[in-house]
Amino acid sequence: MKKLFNNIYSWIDERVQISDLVKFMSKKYVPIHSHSIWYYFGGVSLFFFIIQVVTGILLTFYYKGSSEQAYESIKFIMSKVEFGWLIRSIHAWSANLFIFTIFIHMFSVFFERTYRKPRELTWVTGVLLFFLSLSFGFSGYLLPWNELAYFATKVGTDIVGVVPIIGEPLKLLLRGSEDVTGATLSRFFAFHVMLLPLIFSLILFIHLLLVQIQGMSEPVEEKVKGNMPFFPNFFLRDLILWLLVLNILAVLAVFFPSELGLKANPLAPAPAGIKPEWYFMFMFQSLKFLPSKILFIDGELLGILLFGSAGVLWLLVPFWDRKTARGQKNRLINYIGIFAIIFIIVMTILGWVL
Ligand code: HEM
Ligand code: HEM
Repeated sequence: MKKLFNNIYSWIDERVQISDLVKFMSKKYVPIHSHSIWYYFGGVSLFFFIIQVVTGILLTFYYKGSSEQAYESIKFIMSKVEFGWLIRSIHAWSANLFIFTIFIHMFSVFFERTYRKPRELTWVTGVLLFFLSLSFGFSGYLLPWNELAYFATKVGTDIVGVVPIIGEPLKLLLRGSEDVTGATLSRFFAFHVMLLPLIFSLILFIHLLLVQIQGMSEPVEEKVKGNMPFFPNFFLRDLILWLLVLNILAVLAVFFPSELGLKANPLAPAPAGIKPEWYFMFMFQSLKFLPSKILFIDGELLGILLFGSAGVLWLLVPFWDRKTARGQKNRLINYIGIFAIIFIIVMTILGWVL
């Protein structure tokens, strides 16, 4: 058996030199220090994305992206397709865990100031991946074509329409018609399974390539105790963690399976208590708190402009944090990070309890 394996390995190696890749990976080192734990979260995000691709493709075998058939096709997946309910439940739970781990990965690299030279582009591609992940969540949410999804999409796309000049055309582009209709579902389906995976994979490739070329960053304020080879030591630790999160995912998916609810009925009045996914809640709740007019400007519009500007500033952190770039301590970064986390948590909780 071992001989056969060695022969296959040599056959492939003579043609594509995989031993060079193994040599390259074994020359890579991961710094050891008291914050090393944060190096694992990018890998966990990657793992959840792989699960999304695999379960997503399996769902497309039976899912039908039209308003007449979408709800029924999911009912079929859940009741007739062998393990269909499980695949759907894993896809929905893994989507939540994926976004949750990206939040952790993003804030940890922010507090560690990993975005400083030469990793500015790693940060920028990361923030783009974050926005794309939210778009994955938003577009996926409509696909079951149930009551909750329908009205949440209506409210979400209405918010886009508030922005002057570009708002209305953008809303029309997303919806494919004046209202949320079957045309919106077809579009969201195309975004979710074609456009977003394509753009996301391209940017993820650049993100991971940059991490490979530049290696892992060392902390600013702490001495590194030593190094661990990436392959196999760090890689095997990554695998153990993946196994652990796979177990968490399995328990959640089996014991709290996804529900389907009632089929969307565009003519029915919006049911009470329409709520977006938890990762949009902090923005949704903040907009609800704003008065309808602040001085001469519409309150909701002001909120959207503030969130939009915060998003642009977040994307450009490496370019305005000049102090860190010069190698000085910048406490403002800690304050901004802590404020953002508290704001997100408090607004999310208020969104659920109010
Ligand atoms: C799906 C999304 C993402 C995936 C799959 C991903 C994957 C990874 C992986 C595997 C690493 C190397 C290990 C680690 O440091 O954790 C990494 C590093 C990094 N990521 Fe991400 N990432 C994602 C999103 C983000 C986001 C949202 C940001 C920031 C806004 C970001 C910024 C960075 C930075 C700056 C590094 C370098 C860390 C260092 O050298 O210490 N990534 N990413
Ligand atoms: C290539 C990748 C992907 C494919 C082919 C895919 C495919 C699908 C399909 C066919 C559905 C409809 C079935 C259903 O609603 O249960 C769906 C739903 C969904 N997808 Fe994806 N997906 C992919 C990636 C992602 C990613 C990265 C996310 C991350 C946020 C995501 C989040 C969702 C959500 C939240 C739903 C609704 C789940 C529910 O029914 O409650 N998907 N996806």
